[in-house]
Amino acid sequence: MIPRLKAEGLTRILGGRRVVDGIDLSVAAGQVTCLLGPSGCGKSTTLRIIAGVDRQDAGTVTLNGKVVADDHVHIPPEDRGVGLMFQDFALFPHLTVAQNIGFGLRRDGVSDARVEELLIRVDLAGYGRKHPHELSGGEQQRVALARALAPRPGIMLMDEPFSGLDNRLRDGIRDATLNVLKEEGTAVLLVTHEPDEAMRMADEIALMRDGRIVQRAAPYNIYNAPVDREAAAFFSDINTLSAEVNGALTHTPFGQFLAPGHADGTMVDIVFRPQHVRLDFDRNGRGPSPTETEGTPARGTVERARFMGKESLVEFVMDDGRTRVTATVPAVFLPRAGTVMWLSIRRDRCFVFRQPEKAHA
Ligand SMILES: Nc1ncnc2c1ncn2[C@@H]1O[C@H](COP(=O)(O)OP(=O)(O)OP(=O)(O)O)[C@@H](O)[C@H]1O
Repeated sequence: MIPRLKAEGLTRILGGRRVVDGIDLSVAAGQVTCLLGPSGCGKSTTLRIIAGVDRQDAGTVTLNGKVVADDHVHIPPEDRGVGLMFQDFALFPHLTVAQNIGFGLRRDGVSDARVEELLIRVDLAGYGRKHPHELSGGEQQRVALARALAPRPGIMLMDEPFSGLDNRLRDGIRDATLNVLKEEGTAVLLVTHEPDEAMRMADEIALMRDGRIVQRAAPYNIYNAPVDREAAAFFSDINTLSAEVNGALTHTPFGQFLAPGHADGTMVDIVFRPQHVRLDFDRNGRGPSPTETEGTPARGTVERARFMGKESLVEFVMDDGRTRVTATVPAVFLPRAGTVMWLSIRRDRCFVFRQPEKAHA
C-alpha cells in the first residue's frame, strides 16, 4: 500500500545546528504515528516542514503520492490536503462555534450535518451558537479539533493537540479523537512529549532525539525492546546495574548475566524497570531460592518508601553498599525504612546495553 505521508531525509539547519537531521517517516491510511521525544528534539520542526509552514534544507515530502516539498517544489500549506491541529490553535473570534467548524466547507445541508456530527463527537453538542470567548480553553481546543476534522482530510498533522485539556477530560477526548480519525481512515502524525499519550494513541511510535529518529516501533515493542538505555528511561523509571563483561558474562549482586557480543572489559548497563522487581521478606538471613526466570535474589535494605496512590515506590540499598534499586509494589505494602528484604528481577525483562564511550572515562 502506498503511504499517505512519506518523508525522506528531512533536514533543517537552524542557528548552525541540525535540529532535524535526516528524518525518514511513512504513515499509511488509518494509521497513527506518534513523533515522541523530549522538548527541543525537533518534533515540531519536522511536523511544520511536512505541513509546509517551514521549509527543509534537504529532503522530500510526499503526500497522497505527490511530491509537495523537495529542492525544487514547495506547495503551500493550504494546497497540501492536510488537516492541521497545532498547540497554538486560533479560532475566529467573530464567528460562532458552528461557523468556525464549518469554515471552508460548502454551506449546504451536508456540511451542516457534518458540523452537528462533529460537535457531538467532541462532546460540544448544543454549543454551535456560542462564540469562542464563551468557551473554556479546553472547549476551544475541541472546537479547533472539530474544525480540522471537518473537511475529512486524508492526512492529519497534530502538535500536542491535547496539552491544553485538564486531566479528567484528556483521556476521553483522546479516545474520541482516535475513534473519529480511525473511522475516517485518516493518516495521522501526532507530536507529543508524553510517553503515555504516545502509548495510548499510536500504532507506531517514532522516538526522536537530537533531530534523529532513534527507534520506530509499535508501542509494545518500543517499551519491551528499547534500543538503548535512554529509550528505556523515556517510558518509565529504570534501574541500572553497571558491570564489566568477562567471558560474555557479567557479575552483579543479582548473579551472572549473559552479555553475548560484548568483548571482555566492556562496561555494560543492565537495565530493568521497577515493576519487574519482586520482593520477599528475609527469613533469618535467607531469601527465596534462585529460579530460571528470576535468577539469584539479592538482599537489600529499605532506604525510603513512598506511597504513590495505586502503588508504592520502595528504594533499596543493596548489601554491597553501592547498588541502589527501586521497586514498585501494590500500595497496600509500604515497608519501613531499615526493613531487610530480598529482591528478585525478571530476567526476561532486563536489557543489556553497552555503556556509551564517555561512561568508560
Ligand atoms: N528559528 C530558530 N532558530 C534557531 N533555533 C531554533 C529555531 N526554531 C527552533 N529552534 C531550535 O530547534 C530545536 C527543535 O525545536 P522544535 O520546536 O522542533 O522541538 P520540539 O521537539 O518540538 O520541542 P517542544 O516539544 O518543546 O515543542 C530546538 O532546540 C529549538 O530551540
